[in-house]
Amino acid sequence: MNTLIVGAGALGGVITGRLLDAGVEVALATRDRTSSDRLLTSGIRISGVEGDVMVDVNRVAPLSDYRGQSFDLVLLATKAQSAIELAPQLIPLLAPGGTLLPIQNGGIPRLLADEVGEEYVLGGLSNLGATMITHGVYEQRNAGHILIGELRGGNSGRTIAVDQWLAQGISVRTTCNFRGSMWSKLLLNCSVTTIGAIVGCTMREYVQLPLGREVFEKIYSEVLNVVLALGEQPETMLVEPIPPCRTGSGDTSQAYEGWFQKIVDNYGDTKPSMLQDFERGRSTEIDFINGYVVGLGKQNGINVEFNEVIVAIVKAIAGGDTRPSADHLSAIIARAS
Ligand SMILES: NC(=O)C1=CN([C@@H]2O[C@H](COP(=O)(O)OP(=O)(O)OC[C@H]3O[C@@H](n4cnc5c(N)ncnc54)[C@H](OP(=O)(O)O)[C@@H]3O)[C@@H](O)[C@H]2O)C=CC1
Ligand SMILES: CC(C)(CO)C(=O)C(=O)O
Repeated sequence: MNTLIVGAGALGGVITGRLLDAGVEVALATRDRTSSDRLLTSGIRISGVEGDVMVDVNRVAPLSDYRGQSFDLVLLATKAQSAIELAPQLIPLLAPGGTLLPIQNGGIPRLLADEVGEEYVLGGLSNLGATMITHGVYEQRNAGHILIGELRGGNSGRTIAVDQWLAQGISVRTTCNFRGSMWSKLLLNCSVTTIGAIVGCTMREYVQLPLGREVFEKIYSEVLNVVLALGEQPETMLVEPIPPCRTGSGDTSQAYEGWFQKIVDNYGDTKPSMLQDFERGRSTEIDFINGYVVGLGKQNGINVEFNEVIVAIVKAIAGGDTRPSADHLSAIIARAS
């Protein structure tokens, strides 16, 4: 399966490195020649969960150099904004019957399918947490996997083929309810990723702070209200999307505690991708995460006040008006009440 991975950031780097290390030949596309030249010299180094890797990258070039070539699989590992811009340029790179596999957070696979046609797009998302330390040097932060499935639901030949191909080097799972998985991931991104970014640490660290857990519960619960009001059926991924005995915030029953700990154990040690964006001075994906939910909540008359505050704080940090800090936790509780 002739494969092109677009984007040599945290996830693109880890996925490419692990596939090459397993002997799976893939090509890598960077934004520009400076980045591809650097990778040609440095190769890819991965440390962390799932073992260390040091591998040469022979097929790496700026995306524009691949014009005229054709690939059976294009795995799109850029941020959401770039994915939307790039998708139309990637379709001509697909061989007949070829697949575009986006793995961004938020509702990106659906947006791309609407833009370029569902026949080209296989739904993808990442439960794998990765950090780019510097160009060519990556850390895998959890034992996560890439989840793939048809946007319309059900199974398909291409889901099976892509799964078998990628599973040679990385952990992959398939789902017949990709839409439900997308919502479950969004629940986690709105809470685990965004709150971690605002505070400037991992989830495991922020839930130990005063108000950390309360803010998590408020945000998660508001997003869940929107998801359920829309009639969506969030799917169990590593954790159940609907907490047991959903009795509201402050629940300390054993079942709830077990559910909460499972989230911390699976996602609590990953450095949030949005925090990496702040640190690199990059634009964030907030409009596709909490911002997306706020829009849907408002359209449907559902209270999303805590998420609105979260969006405002992320925009203030991104705009340089404030910095990630634990102080935002009390501001969220105070301003939303
Ligand atoms: N990192 C993580 O742990 C997780 C990330 N995700 C999601 O995965 C997606 C990717 O995240 P992540 O890997 O962290 O992001 P990064 O910002 O680390 O990587 C994105 C890469 O895409 C490259 N890129 C941007 N535009 C182009 C272009 N036109 N052509 C080629 N390459 C381009 C960037 O290059 P340049 O550096 O030149 O801008 C960068 O290397 C996001 O949607 C994120 O939310 C989901 C789960 C976990
Ligand atoms: C893995 C997780 C949930 C961690 O925040 C994530 O998706 C991200 O950082 O983008």
